[in-house]
Amino acid sequence: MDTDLAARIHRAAHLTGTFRLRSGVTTDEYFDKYRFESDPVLLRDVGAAVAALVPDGADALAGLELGGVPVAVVVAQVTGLPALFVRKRAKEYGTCRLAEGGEVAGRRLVVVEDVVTSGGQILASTAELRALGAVVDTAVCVVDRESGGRESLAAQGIELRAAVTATELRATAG
Ligand SMILES: O=P(O)(O)OC[C@H]1O[C@H](OP(=O)(O)OP(=O)(O)O)[C@H](O)[C@@H]1O
Ligand SMILES: O=C(O)c1cc(=O)[nH]c(=O)[nH]1
Repeated sequence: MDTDLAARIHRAAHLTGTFRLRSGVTTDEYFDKYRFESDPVLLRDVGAAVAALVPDGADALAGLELGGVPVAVVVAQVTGLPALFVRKRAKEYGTCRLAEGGEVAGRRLVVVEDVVTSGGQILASTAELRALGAVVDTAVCVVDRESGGRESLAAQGIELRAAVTATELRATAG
């Protein structure tokens, strides 16, 4: 873990207040990924840290709408792997695709996510990608909130690799 990068992420993105999370849980702490994704220098460094987690043998990245997409784009730039952009729901017109940018069937995809809490979004998207014929066994993310996501993903055969944990981010605040 890069302590300086963790401090920069914490400074940019750590919010306090009352927040309802995707999982339905209410918390007093939030990591606003858009705050580190909208800073071009920080996003590049975050992307480089996530790129270092991508396993050998991947055919493509699968960035999850919305916050996973900017990270996936930078990881694609660093690794040279193509990126797919995975919607929460397939479009209902035009190409009607769930995953934009390329084929899914028969490819080994690495899921790219911003923040992981329960792992619910990765589980849902992975199930859809697998149903379309993808092989998915690894997900990479910027922040692991250490709220059961790693365990839930492991139970479905997905290894979670995170650039930083919430504990590491909090530690930078002193
Ligand atoms: O691990 P989980 O419990 O699933 O929670 C984490 C998910 O929730 C947030 O997404 P959000 O729904 O806010 O979507 P966005 O990226 O479209 O803003 C976050 O970006 C992850 O996708
Ligand atoms: O679980 C979530 O919904 C969530 C947590 C968090 O810290 N940041 C975020 O963007 N989403």
